[in-house]
Amino acid sequence: MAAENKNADPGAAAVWDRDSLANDSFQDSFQTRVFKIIVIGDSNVGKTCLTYRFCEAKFLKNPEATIGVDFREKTLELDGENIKLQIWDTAGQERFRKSMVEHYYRSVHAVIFVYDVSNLASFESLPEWIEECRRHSVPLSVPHILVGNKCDLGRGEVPTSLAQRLADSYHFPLFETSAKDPSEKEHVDAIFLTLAHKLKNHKPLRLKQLSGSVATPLTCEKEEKKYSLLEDDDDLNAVLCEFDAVIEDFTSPFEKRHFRYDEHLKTMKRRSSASVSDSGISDSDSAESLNRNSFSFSDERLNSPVFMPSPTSPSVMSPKPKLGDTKELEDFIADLDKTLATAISAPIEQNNSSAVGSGLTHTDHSSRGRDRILE
Ligand SMILES: Nc1nc2c(ncn2[C@@H]2O[C@H](COP(=O)(O)OP(=O)(O)OP(=O)(O)O)[C@@H](O)[C@H]2O)c(=O)[nH]1
Repeated sequence: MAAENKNADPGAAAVWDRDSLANDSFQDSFQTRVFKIIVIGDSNVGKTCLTYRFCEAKFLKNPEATIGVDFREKTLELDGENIKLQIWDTAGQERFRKSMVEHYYRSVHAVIFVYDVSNLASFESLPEWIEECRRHSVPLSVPHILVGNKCDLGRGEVPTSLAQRLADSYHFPLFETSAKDPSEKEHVDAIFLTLAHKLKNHKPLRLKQLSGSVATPLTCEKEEKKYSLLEDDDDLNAVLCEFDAVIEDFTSPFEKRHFRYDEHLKTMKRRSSASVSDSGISDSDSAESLNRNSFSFSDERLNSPVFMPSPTSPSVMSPKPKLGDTKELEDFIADLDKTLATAISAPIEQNNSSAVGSGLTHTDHSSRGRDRILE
């Protein structure tokens, strides 16, 4: 069914967009935001068929049980912006999940819980799936939706009213559909498009999302009231926004950068002391999150006007920054200033030939293909 890629590192998913620089144009890569959506639920509920229906516009006949995870991607243009949905179709069978589970939930931007409307047990399992999400620290503020699949078989086992009650109790939107019924194709598309629209209105996610509890809220009003995550994490969010802004700028094409790093640093300093201690995220978690995204400031130097490391350059391996560690950013900016000063006299060709991404953790995922990860 899918190409096997035993060496693939699913944790590297968050850097695909940058890795794809090798294949795509500079501009396109940075203009497409990538969102990771996981699809979870019992085995046999139709997770693979639903994602296939959306990505390939067909019903997949005779799907095999998913082992580990299947990836599919679909790029949409919404209001003139490219949004890439990276859909992780996860295995429902416990024996095919094993240690993959950690990877499923890492840096996730949205979660789709699927049950089978003709199978009550699959519906009754939902609280366990939701609990698993919680255990893996998926922020409540990322969009979660419930999808009842196989409506073509009738809703005898799980009436809409029952499903709606559960959905309401979690404040998740509910969709009922069928991956099989061709007349439901547009409905399946609409489910993913709804998510895409919500995700699109996010600020760029990278670090914020990786931190595990400070994603921009995409929830309905009720949900925000219930959890008010953002209010609690406001300072932390502000700090991460500054990180985000610096990185965003530093990863844009040279001529488009604004280089206002000092301003970001000042705001960060103002907010960071209040935020990190209250965040509930330990430094080590945060540092790990940063590592997960394979981001380091040293990597970013690859994009600097004059820094051209060899693939084995030790600086590519230099220490990762920790959340809220303004000293890291300070050093980085000081370093950057020096680099920029040098750049003024550097030949312009060097600016254009910087090997962005070449030192990043690289996995040979095809952004067009579909890889299956096996343990
Ligand atoms: N009638 C009907 N059958 C469906 C529908 N969607 C999927 N199926 C069937 O349900 C079975 C399981 O589908 P999958 O998509 O492989 O289920 P899954 O949830 O991905 O299963 P795992 O990979 O084991 O987790 C297959 O026989 C599909 O043909 C649907 O909308 N209607």
